[in-house]
Amino acid sequence: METFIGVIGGSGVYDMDGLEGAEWVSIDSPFGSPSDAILTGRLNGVRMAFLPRHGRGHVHSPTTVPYRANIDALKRLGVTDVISVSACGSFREDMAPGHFVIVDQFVDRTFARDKSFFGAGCVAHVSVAHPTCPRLSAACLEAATAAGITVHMGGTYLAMEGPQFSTLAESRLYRDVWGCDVIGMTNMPEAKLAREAELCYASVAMITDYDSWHPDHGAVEITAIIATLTANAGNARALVTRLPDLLGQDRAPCPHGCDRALDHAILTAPDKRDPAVVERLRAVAGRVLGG
Ligand SMILES: CSC[C@H]1O[C@H](OP(=O)(O)O)[C@H](O)[C@@H]1O
Ligand SMILES: Nc1ncnc2[nH]cnc12
Repeated sequence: METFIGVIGGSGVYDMDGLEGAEWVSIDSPFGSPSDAILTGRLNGVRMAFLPRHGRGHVHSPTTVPYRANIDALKRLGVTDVISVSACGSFREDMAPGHFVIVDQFVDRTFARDKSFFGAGCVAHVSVAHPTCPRLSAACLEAATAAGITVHMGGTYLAMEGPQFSTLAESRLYRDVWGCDVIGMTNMPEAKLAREAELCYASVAMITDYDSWHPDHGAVEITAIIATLTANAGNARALVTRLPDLLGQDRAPCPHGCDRALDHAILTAPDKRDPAVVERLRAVAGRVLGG
């Protein structure tokens, strides 16, 4: 199978340069319109797609990002591996602004988003015990290290609904009681949907601030976040552009089973499935739904 890398760019990351044959393509999804058109092309011979999560010009809030349409559109294009690049607050002194963290766990506190492709008419339950792909995450670590970025391997990301930042009490709860490492507003349900769509998913957190718990840093200020983001955009670019060589053009099946997540997940009996729902799931679950 051919590797096809999809990059979802978060706040401050709205474009990707250097793609050969670059073209913005609009993809229709039965789950609605994606955040924007998707930039496609090749980097060192490897197929790449770039989708700005909030849309060019930052038009979507964390709540209104069309997560299902975005993942469905990437799957429709043929993407095999998704890398999320996100701005995050830090709960750890040693994960300082400017550092990158390769996230490997999530606590999902979001509540106002569609969280599954499945539901009435076709019910499925996938495991997200290990929500990120170790193979893809290892490639991100190698790329970050080669680019000279200070990077931490592993970390738990608290996904909050937003758009307001946390209160001090919430920040302390997430840090001191729940033991989370970073905080953001967008990686859930994105990671869950990527798993349902049998896509490998890795999350690269760019630390922009210490949230509100840090006695020496006070409240989160969006201006400071933007300044840190701008200063680190080059690092994000350097990381992403190293991935094609690390992953290669020929893709072996995921050793962790991300690309087979639906093998035993669908519970609805074939004769009880709603044909309209099944049709909507054609890209996400066509491999197991057949037809
Ligand atoms: C710019 S601060 C808040 C905003 O930034 C992050 O977005 P993303 O994960 O897409 O980089 C965070 O989750 C909030 O949505
Ligand atoms: N402190 C923070 N909380 C939530 N999302 C963020 N994105 C960047 N910094 C953040």
